[in-house]
Amino acid sequence: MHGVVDVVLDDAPEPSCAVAVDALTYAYPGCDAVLRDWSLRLPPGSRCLLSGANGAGKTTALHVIAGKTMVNEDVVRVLGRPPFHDIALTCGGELSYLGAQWRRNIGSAGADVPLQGDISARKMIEGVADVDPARRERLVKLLDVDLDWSMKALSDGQRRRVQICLGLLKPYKVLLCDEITVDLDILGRLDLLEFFKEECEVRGATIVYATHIFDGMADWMTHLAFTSNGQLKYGGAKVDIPEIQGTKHLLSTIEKWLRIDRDERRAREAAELAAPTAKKIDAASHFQTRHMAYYR
Ligand SMILES: Nc1ncnc2c1ncn2[C@@H]1O[C@H](COP(=O)(O)OP(=O)(O)OP(=O)(O)O)[C@@H](O)[C@H]1O
Repeated sequence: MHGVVDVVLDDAPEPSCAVAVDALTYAYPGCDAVLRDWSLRLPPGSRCLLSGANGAGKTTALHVIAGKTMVNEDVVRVLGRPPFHDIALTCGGELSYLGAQWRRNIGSAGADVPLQGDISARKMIEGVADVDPARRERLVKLLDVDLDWSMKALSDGQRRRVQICLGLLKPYKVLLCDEITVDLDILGRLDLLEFFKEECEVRGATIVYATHIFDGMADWMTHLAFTSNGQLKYGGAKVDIPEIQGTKHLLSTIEKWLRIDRDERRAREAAELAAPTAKKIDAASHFQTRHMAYYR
C-alpha cells in the first residue's frame, strides 16, 4: 500500500481510528505549505514509525495531531475528537505529546537560562494529580529517575528522562513522540520501547513515533509512514510492505526513499530557480487559503 500519491495507513472507517488525518494542508505564515493533502489513519493499538528527511514536516504533523495548532475540526481527529477544539483530550491525559521543546523550557527560564529556584524531580513528578502510584513508581524505576535530582543541574539525558516520566504518568490512549529518545543511553531507549509496546498490546494505546534512529524499530513498529514533499508518500501496515520484512531491511528501505526524496527535492529546486515567478504565485495562494494563525 505505497506509491507516489499520499498513503492512507489503514482502511478502517474514521470513527474506529485512534488517529485520523484527512487531507491536511498546512502552511506556516508567509511560507509555502509544509504539508499538502497529508493523510494518516491508525487503528487503536498501533505503533507507527514516522520517518522522513530533515524538514519533511514530521514535527509539524505531530504538532497538529497534538492539538497545538488549529486546523478545521474535520481534518484531524484523535479518538474521534478534534484535538485543538476538544481541550479535554490533552487535559484529561488521553492524548499525550512528548517533543523537543520541553527540554528547553523545563528547568530553565528560557533557552539556556537556568532556573534560579531549586525544583526537584520529585516535586515535578509527585506534583501531578490523579496518578496511579504504582504506575508512577514503575515509570520512575523504568526511567532510572532519581527523585532527588535538582532540575537545574541535570544532563540532557537526565532531564529528558524526567520529561518522559511526566508525559507517561497518565495512562494516555494516544501518545505522540518526537525524537524523545535521542538523549537516552541504549538501555534507557530499549527499555522504553519495550514499555511502549506493552502499553499498546495490553492497554490498546496508539503511538506515533518520529525518529531518525531505527535501532530496534523494525520489530517494534506495526505501521510505517514516510513523509516526502509534504505528503505521506510511502508506508502502510508493516505486513503490507514487502521491502521491510526482516529487521535489516528497514534502514536500507528508508535510505532508498530518502535518496529518492532528496533527488526529487533537488530537481524541484532547480525547476524553481528556472521559473521563480510560478513559485511565488503558488506560495501566495497557499497562504491565502491555508494560513492558520492559532498556536497553542
Ligand atoms: N515556526 C515555523 N515557521 C516557519 N517555518 C517553519 C516553522 N517550523 C518549521 N518550519 C519549516 O517547516 C518545515 C518542516 O519542519 P518540521 O520541523 O516539521 O520538519 P521535521 O520533519 O520534523 O524535521 P527534522 O527531522 O529536522 O526534525 C521545514 O522546512 C521548516 O523550516
